[in-house]
Amino acid sequence: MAHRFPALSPEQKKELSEIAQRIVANGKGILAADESVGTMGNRLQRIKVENTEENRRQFREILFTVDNSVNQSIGGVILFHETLYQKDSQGKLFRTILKEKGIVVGIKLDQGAAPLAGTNKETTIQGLDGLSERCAQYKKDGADFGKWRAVLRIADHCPSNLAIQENANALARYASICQQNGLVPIVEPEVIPDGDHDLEHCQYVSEKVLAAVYKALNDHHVYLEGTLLKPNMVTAGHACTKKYSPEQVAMATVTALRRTVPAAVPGICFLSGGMSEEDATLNLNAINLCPLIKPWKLSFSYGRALQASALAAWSGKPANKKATQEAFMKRAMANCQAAKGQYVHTASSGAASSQSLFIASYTY
Ligand SMILES: O=P(O)(O)OC[C@H]1O[C@](O)(COP(=O)(O)O)[C@@H](O)[C@@H]1O
Repeated sequence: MAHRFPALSPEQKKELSEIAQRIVANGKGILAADESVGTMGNRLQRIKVENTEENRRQFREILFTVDNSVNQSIGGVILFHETLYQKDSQGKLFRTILKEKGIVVGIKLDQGAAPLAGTNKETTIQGLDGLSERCAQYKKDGADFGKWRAVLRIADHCPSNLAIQENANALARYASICQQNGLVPIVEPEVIPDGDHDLEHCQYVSEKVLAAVYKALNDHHVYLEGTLLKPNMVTAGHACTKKYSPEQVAMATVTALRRTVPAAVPGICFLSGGMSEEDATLNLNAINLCPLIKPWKLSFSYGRALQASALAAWSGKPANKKATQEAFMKRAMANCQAAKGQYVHTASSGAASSQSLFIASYTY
């Protein structure tokens, strides 16, 4: 039966699919600089810098004013509400600086987790009320894509069917509202790496979660060509004693994605989930070299794995601007190569980039 109530016009579809494709063109990925105030506080605490609006602004100014050639590896930047309206020290809006580099501006739209009563500490994500109005305003203010992170955990009786269905439905409702307002939705169902489960169990759970998400997106008439997926890579739990190679992670990840993510989705941009910077790059590279047919662009949308070395280099001191930008650029370029399966690990990759960035129960 023909679809009698089209959700989007051909023009709207064209705009959405063009935005999505631009973000992941030629090995480009996303800088996730959308840490909420609390999350940014954790990052700044590690380098002993106070979590003030001015310090958050200063660090982000350094990232966004990096050399224009960053646009070869970064196609989009996700901002937090505060950052969308912040300016550099010359008074220029960050969003203008990014757009002038040809980078697509995105905005975090979820508003934090709320407990699902009667479950083993599972959550759903808030932010659907008033979302359409917020999206319309953000579109006017220069954003072209949105992000919504749902959190699923692996434990006793987790993720429950309730958590899977509830989060899938919220992601689909969010995606539909984004598209109605001209924003490409980044759909992020993160299975967090807490636990001692093995790779196979993470694959099983990731498949269940992704299958539910794509069923919900279909139910909500979401136009898949105008979306991007931001999933976890399939990895063993952080406390698992068995270690797996990047090739094993890649095979499990691509297998799970092939079983659940339609080919119409233009790009899959992984989150880094507490992996070290170097592991996040090596795993992405192995994913792109995995000998299975992969109908989507496979790229990155990293927060910690793009910023950890840069934050350490900065340490809150303006004099460290150059070193900070170099550290950020190095990771951006490495991940761009990995998104094309062309990354070569060298001894100069640095000790800092091999440090785990894991934070327990990353569910703020
Ligand atoms: O907890 P918050 O503030 O929503 O932030 C979650 C962070 O997780 C991400 O979704 C993924 O980040 P990582 O790559 O560090 O796992 C980021 O976009 C975001 O900054």
